[in-house]
Amino acid sequence: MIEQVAIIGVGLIGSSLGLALQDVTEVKSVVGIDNNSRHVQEALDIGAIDEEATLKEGVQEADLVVLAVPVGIIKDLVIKIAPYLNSETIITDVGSTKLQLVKQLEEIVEDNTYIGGHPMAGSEVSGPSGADKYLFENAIYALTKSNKTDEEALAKLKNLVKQLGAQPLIISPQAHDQIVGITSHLPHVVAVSLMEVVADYSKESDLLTSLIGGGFRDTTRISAGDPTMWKDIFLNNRDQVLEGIDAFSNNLAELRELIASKNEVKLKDKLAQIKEARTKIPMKKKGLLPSNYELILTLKDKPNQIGKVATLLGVAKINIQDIEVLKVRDKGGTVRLSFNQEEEQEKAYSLLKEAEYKVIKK
Ligand SMILES: NC(=O)c1ccc[n+]([C@@H]2O[C@H](COP(=O)([O-])OP(=O)(O)OC[C@H]3O[C@@H](n4cnc5c(N)ncnc54)[C@H](O)[C@@H]3O)[C@@H](O)[C@H]2O)c1
Ligand SMILES: O=C(O)C(=O)C[C@]1(C(=O)O)C=C[C@@H](O)C=C1
Repeated sequence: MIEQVAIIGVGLIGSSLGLALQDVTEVKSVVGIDNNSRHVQEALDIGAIDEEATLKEGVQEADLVVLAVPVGIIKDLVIKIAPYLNSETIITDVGSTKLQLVKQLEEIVEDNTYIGGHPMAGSEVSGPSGADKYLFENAIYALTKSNKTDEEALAKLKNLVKQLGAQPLIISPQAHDQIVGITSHLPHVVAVSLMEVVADYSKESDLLTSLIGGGFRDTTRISAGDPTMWKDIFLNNRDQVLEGIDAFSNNLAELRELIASKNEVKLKDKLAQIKEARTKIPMKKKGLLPSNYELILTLKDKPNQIGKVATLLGVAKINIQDIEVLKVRDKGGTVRLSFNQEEEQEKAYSLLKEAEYKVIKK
């Protein structure tokens, strides 16, 4: 049984985990350790942890120790806590890369069980202020398996992950890093690079920011992520990230060539192929893509417009899973509504159309 949990690093992921653990019946207490006292206080205030602890106290009593700090400092912290661990304690982390960590940590904590973890859910916000109790709901949660993995500990952790509402995915550290190198780390590289190009152009023209639209927002949101966290991820999964950048650069060069040579047929073919590939990616799993069933709604610039929509759908017992105001223009607003189920999306669409809202399905 996992009754006592110690979370080292009560930032976005650590505090989200702490909040979610409050609803897991077998867990009786969650203590938090962080070198940022403001974060500790915030985590206490939002109820993500029951109490603060020192590294020594926290891990001595714990059945499970979760490291939720940037990847680059996990190893040193595990070296620090190793002398205090009791032999039954399971150690895990939530770091975004796995291969190097699993190799290093399995050696450091020989007498204990280390299982690498990575919830495929997060955001560009850091610290406990961005914590979300439901962050892991339906998210894929990778747990690593190597030839040293203790099956009993893995089963315990898998069970806990399920109780968080997430979907455990048992995977080798190698396969994990190869995949997220392409699905998570490369998109971040691209977003950063794109953002830099736009930022450079915006120095030359004030008008640039007036003409910025949804495409920019969709493709660059993640570039606002924490620099330390992403520096560590890129360096820890260096080979995969470099491979991704090379593939991306080649692809970009091909696209450039089709545009430069005005090759209408091939350009359109390529765009059609990519459109099809994008449509085929399953959107339902949070871990794969965070959008579920969505409607994009344009509202007038008047008070209580969102309230009216929420009431209309609420009366019809349609649960809005998420609302996001897309900052596309100053006056009026475009709002993205997400639903968990297709039927809810359909029903909401019909109701909003009937009420003469400007609405499109995504
Ligand atoms: N943000 C995401 O989208 C996301 C998603 C999945 C996994 N991850 C991984 O989760 C981990 C944490 O990311 P986050 O987004 O929660 O970052 P965060 O910056 O919000 O939180 C990190 C916390 O660790 C604390 N910390 C730093 N050094 C410390 C030390 N030496 N001792 C104790 N505490 C220390 C910080 O004060 C902070 O509270 C990273 O390894 C990241 O790769 C992040
Ligand atoms: O949605 C986001 O903000 C994220 O970038 C989260 C995201 C990702 O999906 O790539 C980023 C890194 C983490 O390791 C896991 C999740």
